[in-house]
Amino acid sequence: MTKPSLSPAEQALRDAALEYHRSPTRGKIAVTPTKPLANQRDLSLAYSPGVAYACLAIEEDPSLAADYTSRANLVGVVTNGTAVLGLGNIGPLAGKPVMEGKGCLFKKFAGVDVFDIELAEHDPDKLVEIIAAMEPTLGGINLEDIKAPECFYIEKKLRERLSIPVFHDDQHGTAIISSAALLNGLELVGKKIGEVKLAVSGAGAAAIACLDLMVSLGVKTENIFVCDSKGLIQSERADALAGKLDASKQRFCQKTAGRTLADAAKDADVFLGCSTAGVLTGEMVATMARDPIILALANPEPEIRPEIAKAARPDCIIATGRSDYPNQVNNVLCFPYIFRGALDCGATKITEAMKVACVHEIAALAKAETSDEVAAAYAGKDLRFGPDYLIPTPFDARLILRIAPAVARAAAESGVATRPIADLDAYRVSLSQYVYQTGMFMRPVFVAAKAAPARVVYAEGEDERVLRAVQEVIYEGLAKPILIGRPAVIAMRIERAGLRMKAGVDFELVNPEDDPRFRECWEAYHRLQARDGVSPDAAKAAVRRSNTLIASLLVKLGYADAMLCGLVGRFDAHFDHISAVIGARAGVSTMATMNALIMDQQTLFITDTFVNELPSAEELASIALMAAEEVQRFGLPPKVAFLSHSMFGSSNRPSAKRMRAARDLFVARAPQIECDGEMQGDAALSESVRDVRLPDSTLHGAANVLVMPNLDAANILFNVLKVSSGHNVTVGPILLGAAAPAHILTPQASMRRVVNMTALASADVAAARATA
Ligand SMILES: NC(=O)C1=CN([C@@H]2O[C@H](COP(=O)(O)OP(=O)(O)OC[C@H]3O[C@@H](n4cnc5c(N)ncnc54)[C@H](OP(=O)(O)O)[C@@H]3O)[C@@H](O)[C@H]2O)C=CC1
Ligand SMILES: CC(=O)C(=O)O
Ligand SMILES: [Mg+2]
Repeated sequence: MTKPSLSPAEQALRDAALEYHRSPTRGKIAVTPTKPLANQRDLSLAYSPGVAYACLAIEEDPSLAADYTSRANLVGVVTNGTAVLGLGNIGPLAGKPVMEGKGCLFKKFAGVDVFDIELAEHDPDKLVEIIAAMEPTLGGINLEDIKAPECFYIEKKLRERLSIPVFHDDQHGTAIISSAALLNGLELVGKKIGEVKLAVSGAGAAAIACLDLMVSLGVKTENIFVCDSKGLIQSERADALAGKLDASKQRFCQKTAGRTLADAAKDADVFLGCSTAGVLTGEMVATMARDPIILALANPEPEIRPEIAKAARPDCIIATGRSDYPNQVNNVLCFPYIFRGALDCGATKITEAMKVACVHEIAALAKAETSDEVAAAYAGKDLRFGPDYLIPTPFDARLILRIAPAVARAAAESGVATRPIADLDAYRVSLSQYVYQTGMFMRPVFVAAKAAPARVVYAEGEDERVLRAVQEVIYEGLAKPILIGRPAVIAMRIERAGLRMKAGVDFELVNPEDDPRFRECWEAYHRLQARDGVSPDAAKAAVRRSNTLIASLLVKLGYADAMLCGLVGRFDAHFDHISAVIGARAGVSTMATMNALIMDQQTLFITDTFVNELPSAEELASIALMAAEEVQRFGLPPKVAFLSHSMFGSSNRPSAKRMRAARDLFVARAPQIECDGEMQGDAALSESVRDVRLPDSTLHGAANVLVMPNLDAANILFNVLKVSSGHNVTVGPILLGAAAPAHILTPQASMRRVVNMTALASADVAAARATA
């Protein structure tokens, strides 16, 4: 391949890409053990002699390999490097970065483990033998970048021989996504699938599979005109006359006077390109029918750049395989999730029904409201169903939630699921672990909230994150939302975000500039603050100025059950209003905050992250008690550790004594809750570390509530862990001890955090009612 000269932007991309691949570790993927291997005992379980029991169990019942090995979650991404992207036959070694990349995407988007397997073999029969011999290793096979027509034969033979899913992604993944884009595009331009004319460039793996699927969805074969590297495939071409056309091309061979792509493009409604860079020209696009749909999918450089197509025909809708233009038609929208669904139900094949289920889920998702994660990942782009948003974006977290269950259901209906999923709703919930990570953790809270949705008022009702969250809160039935904000602004932002909810129907709207309860609110605030020097005029002004104050007063006056604020401004300012109006609940001397951090291996609750600078032993004990109660809301047994630089009396500094005293007070007040202290951080998380100093510790296993000696320590620990753990999935800050649920979020809070905190507030109301 001749090396094209690179523009400065392309050079910068090349440098960044090479650096990305080289450092800090070489390549993009590694193998990580999932079991501890820390001592002799572990060794004897993991390897000889213990491992023999797993072997014998599988020998007796091979299906147990799904339980005793990682096979059921392991896919082989297999190539021989003959059609790598649009780079062509660059060989298996040069193709390895693509295969490692697929591995990353499988893992990142769907939790599927991958071995990338690059084979130096061209002979189709030998390839079949080699790949088939790997069946014991793998739970599924994703064939990748193997050129046509050999790929059709290889896939067919493997499907016949193997009892695990075999899926040539360039064929079927591409076919699924481009069919979804086609269906949605036709809907937008108001054309019928049975009537449209297709001009196609490419008759390889991707193009042929796209056409086969499109035909099964209603496109008429006689309306399809396909070009390969030799021009239009037609009956008078030498290879056609000599009977040398491969069966895949023969299916689309036309009797026509046309000879070139330009001929095919004339009056075509749709262009499909799965070939190579730049073959479709602006002149050809100009001759297409009204509102042409152009799917130019060659990677990394499409058959035509969108700006050229748009210049020729402003009415066109164009999609490419690239992430730097709208409408990225890329098989990443499908392959992680179709395998997730197939693996989870033990599918022996991927059937047509499973593929069609994917097409419909993907097409439907583009028409659902956009989620916050998507909006954030594509900030500033209008992601509403339309010419520039034909299909969902790869970062749409809902892809897995929709596609995998649809695939599992279709597998069961096709009779290929060896472990059919009985409860698809529960399965859908379990899938959220791959996306939100908080999904499973928040589950009990969501269940409690849904059972008795409370009236939750949002101080920052105009914030787009709040609006998106509220749309989901309504959809999930987690609360009855009350938004504070100017009606015109809220209406405009709802429209802009492409949401469907309506004021007065789905949520209550409180206009801070004109609410009939204004007088009642400022009078109440004046009554509460009269002894703190607040005059009636000052009370009026304060209520006008602060939506957090209005939210607090609505809760206080019984117009709402709970409140959320804090997406803008300083924590302390919000806290002062909540303290003044809602205050601490009876028997609580000081309110406090706790943050939850959800990591791969454990969930930690850290307190007090925002309120008390240097709590006394008494205060620490009461904070710990409130924290432990709240942790139970998540269905977790609290295990409390009082942290210090000191280890069970090893230091007599005041801070060590304070934590020791706090632990004693806590034990006296809540003897039923596991706790210990004062101890260092490692001892809190590791029983073996703790055992060395105190074998009869009253704490077992890892602590999950870390009570820190002061605000700095708590806040610093939380933020350091948040970043260093590589996951910033957090819930909180959770305000403990208020007379009614009131939470102060931080300006960094995502829409998902707002949803979670809404559910928590609602669940807190339900819990308070149950104990009242
Ligand atoms: N966006 C996406 O998600 C995906 C994009 N693709 C892209 O599709 C393209 C094809 O991939 P794949 O099908 O796997 O590869 P194949 O090698 O199987 O097929 C390539 C096809 O392109 C044809 N071709 C080559 N040059 C021309 C030309 N100048 N004019 C017309 N046709 C031409 C070949 O013709 P001939 O038969 O005569 O050799 C062949 O039919 C690649 O660019 C790839 O990156 C693929 C998968 C997914
Ligand atoms: C995306 C892909 O698989 C390809 O271009 O080959
Ligand atoms: Mg590919």
